[in-house]
Amino acid sequence: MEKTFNLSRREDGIAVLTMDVPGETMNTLRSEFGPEISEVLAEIKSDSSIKGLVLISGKQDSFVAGADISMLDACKTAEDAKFLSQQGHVVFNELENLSIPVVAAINGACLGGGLELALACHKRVCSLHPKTMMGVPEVQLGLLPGGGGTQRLPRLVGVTKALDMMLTGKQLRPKQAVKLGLVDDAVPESILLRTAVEMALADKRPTKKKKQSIVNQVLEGTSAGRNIIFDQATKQVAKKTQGNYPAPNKIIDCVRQGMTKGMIKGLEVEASHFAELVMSKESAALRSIFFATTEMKKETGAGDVEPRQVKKAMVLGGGLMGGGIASVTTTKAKIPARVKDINEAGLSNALAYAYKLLDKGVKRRHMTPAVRDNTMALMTTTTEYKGIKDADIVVEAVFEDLALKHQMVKDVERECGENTIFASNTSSLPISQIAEVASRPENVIGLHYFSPVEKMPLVEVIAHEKTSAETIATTVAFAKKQGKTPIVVQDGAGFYVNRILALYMNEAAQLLLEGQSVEHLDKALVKFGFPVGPMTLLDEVGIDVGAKISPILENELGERFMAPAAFDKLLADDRKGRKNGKGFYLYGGKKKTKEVDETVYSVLGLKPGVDTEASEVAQRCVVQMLNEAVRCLDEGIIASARDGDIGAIFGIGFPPFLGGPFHYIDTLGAGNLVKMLENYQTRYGDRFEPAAKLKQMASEGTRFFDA
Ligand SMILES: C[C@H](O)CC(=O)SCCNC(=O)CCNC(=O)[C@H](O)C(C)(C)COP(=O)(O)OP(=O)(O)OC[C@H]1O[C@@H](n2cnc3c(N)ncnc32)[C@H](O)[C@@H]1OP(=O)(O)O
Repeated sequence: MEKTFNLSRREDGIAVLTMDVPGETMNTLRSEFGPEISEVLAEIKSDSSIKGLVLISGKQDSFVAGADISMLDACKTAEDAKFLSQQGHVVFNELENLSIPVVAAINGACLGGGLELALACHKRVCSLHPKTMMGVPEVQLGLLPGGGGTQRLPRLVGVTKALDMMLTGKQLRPKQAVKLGLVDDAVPESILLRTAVEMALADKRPTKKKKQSIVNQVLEGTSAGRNIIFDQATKQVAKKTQGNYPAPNKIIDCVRQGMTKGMIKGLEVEASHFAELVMSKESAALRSIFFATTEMKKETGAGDVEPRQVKKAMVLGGGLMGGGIASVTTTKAKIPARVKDINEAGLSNALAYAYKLLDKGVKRRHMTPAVRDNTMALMTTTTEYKGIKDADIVVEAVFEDLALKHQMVKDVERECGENTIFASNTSSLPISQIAEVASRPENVIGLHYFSPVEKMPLVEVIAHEKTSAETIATTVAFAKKQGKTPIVVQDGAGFYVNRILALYMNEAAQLLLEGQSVEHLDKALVKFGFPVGPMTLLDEVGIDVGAKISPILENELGERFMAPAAFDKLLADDRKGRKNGKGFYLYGGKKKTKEVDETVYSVLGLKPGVDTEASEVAQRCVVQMLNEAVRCLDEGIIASARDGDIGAIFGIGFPPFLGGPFHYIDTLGAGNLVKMLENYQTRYGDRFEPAAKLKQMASEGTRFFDA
C-alpha cells in the first residue's frame, strides 16, 4: 500500500518527514496511519545521525485538515471514538518526547487534529500563503479537540486565548498566529522549509511563552484566577448556546481539569468527553451539514453543464440589498461590478457598504490599505445604462414592483450582450412573471440573497421553466465566487425559504394575538435554537415587507398563508420595524439591551401576559415550518431534503444542532409530527393540516435520511 509518510535525510542531519495521503486532495488523520507513524518514529529514534526533524505536508496548499470526519462518523460506540483519541494521544506524546528538535512547517489549512499534530512538535513555522489558516474548528462539528489540543493549547497560548479558539473554532491567519504565540514565525512559502530546518538546527527549545499582561498572569497563574476565567466562559456559553450544544462546556471542563490535575488527567478527560461528543446527536447533525456543504461545493446546479465565466457584473439598485450584492461581488468574488441607481445616494451607499467591509480587514490588520483601495476600484457607479455592454450578469435589487422589473429586463436586453444573464433578487415574485416580457427568457433567473448579504451564506437560485442550464450553472458559479452556498430551487411564490418562514412568522403572530408577549415569543424561539426570535426578525426584515409578501403567497399557495388581519393596524401606525425605528421593539435608545415598545399592544388592542410554556410556543411555530418544508419537497420546489436542510439553516438560522427541518422530522418521527399537526388542526384550524407526503411517510414509517 502506498505510504502516507516519507522520511528523507539531509546532509546537515535534519530529517524531513513528509505527510501525503495518497489519492486525497487534503491530508487528514486516520487511525490506519497509526502503525506507519509508529514505525517511522522508531526509525528516527534508532538513527543517531538524525539531529532534528521537520514535519511538512506533501499537498500543494494544505497542511492537515484534521481528523478524517468520515472516520468519526463510522464510530459505532463511544469506545470506538475514545480509542481514536487515545491513539492520537500516544502518537503525539511520542512525537513530543523525541530527544531531537521537531519543527512543523505549515503551509495551507492546519485545522483540528492537524493543528494538534503541530502542537506536539517543539516549534512551528508557517507560510504567509493566503490559504494558511490555523484553528481548532471541532466545536463547529459538535466536538472538541481530541488530539491533546485541550491540554497543549492552553499551555502554549494561555487559558483565555485557548478557550477563545476552542469555543469559537476561529481560524487564525499567519500574523495573528505569530502574535498569539501559536507559531514561532511566519515566512514566505519559498523559504518555509529552509526556515524550519534552521529552527531544527538551532534547537533552542522550548518555545518561549508570549509575555502576558499582569492581569492575565494573575488570572491564569492562580487556580482562583483560572476559576474566574472558567466561570465567565461557562456563562458566555450558556447565553450563546441556550444549553443546546454540549461541546463547549466539555471543552471548558477538559481545560479546567487539565490545568488543576495535570496533563495526564486532562488527556483522560479529553478522550472521554471527545467520545461522548462523537456519539452525540448534535455532532451527528453538525457533521451531516459539513458533508452536505462539501458535496454541494462540487455541484454546478445544472448537471455537467459548464458555467460561462463572469468577468463583469452589473447591479441595478444601490440600496441595502444592491449595495450588499455589489460589495460581495467586488470584495469576495473580486469581479468588477458596475452599480446603477437612479440617484447618487444609492450609489454612495453601495460604495460605502464595500468600503466598510474592506476597512474592517485593514483595521484587523489582515489587509493593507493598498489592497483595500485596489479592491474598491473594482466597483464603479452610474446613473445611466453606460459601460455595461460587456456585463456577463446583471443583478436587479430594486423594490418588489413587477412593472419596474419588466422595464429592467427590456433595458438590459437592449443595452447588454446576447448572453447577459438577468438575475432578479426578488424575494417573492415568480420568476416566470418577470421573464414574460423577455425576448431571451433563457437568460432570466432568480438570485435571491438574504440580508445582511455579507453575512448570510445562502442564496436561492430560482430557475423558471425556460431558464437555460448554462444560465443556471453560470449563476451558481457566480454565487459560489461570492462565498455563497447556493441551492437551486424551482419557481413558485416565496420560493423555499420565505415560504417556510412565512408560516412560522404567521404562527408567531397568531400567538401574539392570543396574548403571548413579544419578549416571551422571542425568548421561546431563541431557546429552541434560532439566532433571533420571530418578532425581532420581523422588525429586521421589515413589517412592511412581510405584509407585502403574505398576500402574494396566500394568492398563489392558499389561505393557510393568510396573515392575521390585525397586523394591518401596525402599518396604519407606520410601524415598519428597525428601518423606521418603530416596530415591536424600541430603537435609537441609549440602553444596550433592546426593549419592547409596549405601545404595540394597544395598537393591536392586546393585553399580553398569557405566556404559556416556551416549548409549546416554539413547537407551534416550528411545526408550521416543518410541514411546509415537506410540501416544498413534494412539489419539487427543492431538489432534495439535503437542500431543504441547508437552505433553512443557512437562510434563516434553523438550529444547526437539529440538522435542518428534514433531519429534525426524522428525529421526531413523521408519525409523531402528523399527530402534533392534527392536534393543532383540531384546536386552531386547518392551517395545521398535515402535508400529504408527511401522512404517507407516517403510514409507511419512512425517513428522509438513512438512520
Ligand atoms: C481529533 C480531532 O481533534 C478531531 C478533528 O480534527 S475533527 C476535524 C476538524 N477539521 C475540520 O473541521 C476541517 C474540515 N475541512 C474544512 O473546513 C475544509 O475542507 C478546508 C477549509 C480544510 C478546505 O476547504 P476547501 O478548500 O473548500 O476544500 P473542501 O472541498 O472543503 O475539501 C477538499 C476535500 O477534503 C475533504 N476534507 C477536508 N477536511 C476533511 C476532514 N476533516 N475530514 C474528511 N475529509 C475532509 C473534503 O471532504 C473534500 O473531499 P473531496 O476531495 O472528496 O471533495
